[in-house]
Order: sequence, then structure tokens, then C-alpha cells
Amino acid sequence: MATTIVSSPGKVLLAGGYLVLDPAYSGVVVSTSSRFYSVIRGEGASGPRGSNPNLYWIRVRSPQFLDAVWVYSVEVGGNAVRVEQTTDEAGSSFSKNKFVHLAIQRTLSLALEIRGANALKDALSNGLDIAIVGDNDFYSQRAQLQSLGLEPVFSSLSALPPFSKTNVRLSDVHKTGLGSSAALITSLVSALLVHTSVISRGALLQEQDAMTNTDRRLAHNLAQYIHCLAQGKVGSGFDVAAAVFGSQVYTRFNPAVLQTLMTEDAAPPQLLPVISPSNKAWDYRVEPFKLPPLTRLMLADVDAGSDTPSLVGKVLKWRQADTIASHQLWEDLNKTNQALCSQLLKLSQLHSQNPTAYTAVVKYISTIQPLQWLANPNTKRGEGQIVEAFYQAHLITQDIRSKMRQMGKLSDVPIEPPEQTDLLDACVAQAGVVGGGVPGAGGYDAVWLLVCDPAGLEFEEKPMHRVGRVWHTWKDLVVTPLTSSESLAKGVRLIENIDEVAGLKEATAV
Ligand SMILES: Nc1ncnc2c1ncn2[C@@H]1O[C@H](COP(=O)(O)OP(=O)(O)OP(=O)(O)O)[C@@H](O)[C@H]1O
Ligand SMILES: C[C@@](O)(CCOP(=O)(O)O)CC(=O)O
Repeated sequence: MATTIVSSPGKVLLAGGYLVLDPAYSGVVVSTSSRFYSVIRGEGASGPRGSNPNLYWIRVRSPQFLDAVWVYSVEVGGNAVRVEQTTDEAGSSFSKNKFVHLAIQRTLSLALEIRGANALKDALSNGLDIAIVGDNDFYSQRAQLQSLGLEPVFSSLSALPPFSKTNVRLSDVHKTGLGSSAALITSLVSALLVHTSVISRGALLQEQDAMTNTDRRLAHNLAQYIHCLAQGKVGSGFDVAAAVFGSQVYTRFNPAVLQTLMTEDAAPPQLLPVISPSNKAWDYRVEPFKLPPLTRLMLADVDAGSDTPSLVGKVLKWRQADTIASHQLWEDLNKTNQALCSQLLKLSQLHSQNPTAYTAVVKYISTIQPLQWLANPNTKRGEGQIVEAFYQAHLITQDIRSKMRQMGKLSDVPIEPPEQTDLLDACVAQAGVVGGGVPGAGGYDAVWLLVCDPAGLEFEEKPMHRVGRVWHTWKDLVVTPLTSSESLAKGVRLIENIDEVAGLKEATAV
């Protein structure tokens, strides 16, 4: 039987945290080079069938974690699929994994509706072995680095083997906020949809019209549904949208579309009428976005951590309590968020119009602090407007930070708390840094920076290196760099040859 391999990226919400919960506003989302991989091998899992010819077996493994093998029996009926975790098989975990279980159960239910029982039985005939791995960035590597006597700096992270074992259980891992569950569910659901021939392999291979392809939109709708069901709440869905479609300007769907399906017990009889891409109730919007050329997204995991749902609860409570002030602030903040999107896209246009001047400007502003960018009396023709455009982007990021701090103050939520403000101010003052902020809901989880990344310089001369030094020597918070940058591949994608991905074959070997 064939092997199906699908990967999907993590996410960073650069602008639009909280506002993106309201369909009146959009979020600017970057998908990351760090990805989740689901590898489905069409054989390997077997179990007692007894007298039941409709029983099949699926084994799911997460080799990066201890006690992370889950074995499911699958009973394919005429109009229902029963998926139950079993502990009969040796090595099967006694822990449960709701995200994996629901992904399998709901996806096979949809496959039964669309492809019928015989086709589904064919796909499951020899049992499925499914291995799931996430790039190292999804989980804090501090402990691994310490055990190897390595400092938590970029060069050390690059020295770690891909898909490193964490030596802990999933319940004990320190996640870094890149959206592991959204990327996991998107890759697993999409891989199962391909393996059961519900969607075509080509839908996840092509990148043109990725945002309008109906197979990809079916995968999106199903992944959104399962992710909300597993998380027990309907967030904005920006993380799943980024996992499916890649970097974008995202406007959420009306949660009412899922109302009839949000019951955890047996799968509702009919998923397709709701999940289908032809269901107009899926009124989300995905518009193209990408970071400008010769810039680099930098992410750091800040060891303090925050509980996003509680931050969200407090902000929404404030929004209801102080409707006038909150509406005005959200309107202003949304305008600034969209201005950031437009300004970054403008930089891409300026590069297209005059790549030579653009390249020269990036090299120049990488050597001086943002407040000095406009002071150069000798700016060459064609370069002045590019320097001005970078400086405008810098001002917009600072304005977003100011408004996010104001929202935090008014709602009594540490969106950009003083410790994060100090860290970000120190970073944004470095030569060649365009701007930065707290991603998503903010708090103490993480920081993001957009830095110039000029070609042809030694690493030690690059803004990335300067920022890395600030992070490494920072005293008030434990700041650990992630290796992720922006993913230029458009969201979820099929991997045709496992050897395309370094370490994937070894990490997922049966
Ligand atoms: N490698 C993995 N294998 C199997 N399940 C995983 C894996 N990584 C994450 N998960 C599942 O995703 C769940 C984490 O989802 P949760 O919504 O709590 O975090 P999250 O918001 O996605 O986290 P973050 O954004 O920090 O990655 C875990 O409890 C686990 O069920
Ligand atoms: C607060 C919110 O708008 C963004 C949360 O982003 P993050 O999980 O902090 O990256 C919630 C949501 O969009 O679902």
C-alpha cells in the first residue's frame, strides 16, 4: 500500500490578536518554516478481528514523546465509523489523545460519506501506521541544549538533530506557541483525506490558486471543525487557516457554521453538508500576504508563559463592559494593523520595481539604528523612497505595540507587560531591525521581530546576530531563539518523497 506524507506549517499572528475573533477585523498571519509531518503507511497495524470482517486497525505514533503510541480499532459500518482506542496491542499508550482520536474518527466518517464503505475498507485493508512529528521549534529545546552543554543560541539549535526526542510525555512538554495542535490536525486530517482518496494528491502539491482549490478548502473546513471540537472552543481559526493556506490576511468564519456538529460523542450522521466547501456559511476570507524580500522573521520563546484562554476571557469581558472605548481602540488598532500589511506588501513592490536599489538600502539600514535611517544626506536616487518605506513600517509596528499596551492597560491584561516592553525596546533599537511585537494574544509567551537580512554579509555582521546577542545576554527574562523563519510554501503540502525532508525517514521509522 502507498505511503502518504503531508506537512503543514506553524503560525505567528503578527497583528490582529483579539480583534481577529471578530469578523469585522482581520489578522496578519505568517506561516512558519517549522512544520508538522504526518506519515501514513498503508500497513503495519493489525489486531484481533474475531468474527467481525468490518474491523480494522490504526496505530498512531509520536516518536518524539514517551508513552505516545495510540492504537485504535475502526469498525466500518454501512453509515457510520466507530473508532475506539484499545490497549490490547503491546506498547499501546494508556494516555489518551483527543486531538488524534477526533481527527481519525471525524475524517474517516467524512470519507465514508464521500467514498462509501468499500472504498474506505480498501484504504484500511492492511491497517494504517501513522507517525506524527513536529519540527524542533514547536517544543522548547532548552533542556536538550543544557543536557548537551550547549548555550541556547542559534548555532546550537541548528546542531540538534531534526525531530529531536523530548524525553518527556506530551502532557509535560513546554510548547512554544507556534500552533502545534493546528498544524498537527491539519497535516493528519489532510493526509487521511489523501490516503482515502477523498481529496487529490495534486490539491496539496500545487501552490497556484491554493486559496481557492476546493479540495484544499474541504481539508480546511474539516480541520477547523476538528480543531475546535478537540480544543473545546471556537477560536478565530487563524492558526488552522495558516496551516492550510500559509501566510495571509485572515478574516474569521462565523462560528455558527459548526453549531450542529459541536458534540463530542458519536460523529453526527452527516458531516458533508456542513463541511463542504460549497457551504456558503464558511464565510472566512484568506487574502495573500508575505514578508518583504531580504527581511527575516525572528521568533523567541520567553520562558515565562501565559494562559491564552484566560487573557482572551478578560479582554472580551472588558470589551463588553466598556463598549465605546473598546470599539474606538479596536477600530484604530485595526486600521494600524492593516497599514502594517499594506506597508510590508509595498516593500515587496518596491523590490520588484528596483531590486538593485532595494538591496542597497537593506544593506545600508542594516548598519544603523532606525532613528538614523532618514538622516543620510547622500541617499542615492531611487533609494530615498525605499528607506522611507522601511522607516514607515518601523513606525507602524511601534504604533501597534503602543495600542496593544493601551488595550492591556484598559482591560487589565498583560498583553505587552513591562518586562516584554523592555525586551522589545532593546531589540527594536538595534541596527537593521524593522520592528517587532508580542504575537497573538501577547503575554509572556514569545516575541517576534522583523529584521533586515542583507545578502553577502558574515553572520556576525547581520542584524540577526545582534538581536541574538541581546536575547542571549538578557537578564530579566529567559529568552530562547527559535530557528523558524517565514515559510514560502503555501500552507499544507504533500511530500512526494520522504527523503526530501532531512531526518523524517529516520524519525518516523516503524
Ligand atoms: N507531536 C504530537 N503528537 C501528538 N499530539 C500532539 C503533538 N503535539 C501536540 N499534540 C496535541 O496537541 C495538543 C496541544 O494543543 P493545545 O491546543 O493545548 O496547544 P496549542 O495551542 O496548539 O499549543 P502551541 O500553539 O503552543 O503549540 C496536545 O495536548 C496534544 O494532544
Ligand atoms: C487571542 C487570539 O486572537 C489569538 C491567539 O494567538 P496565540 O495563540 O497567542 O498565538 C485568539 C484567536 O484568534 O483564536
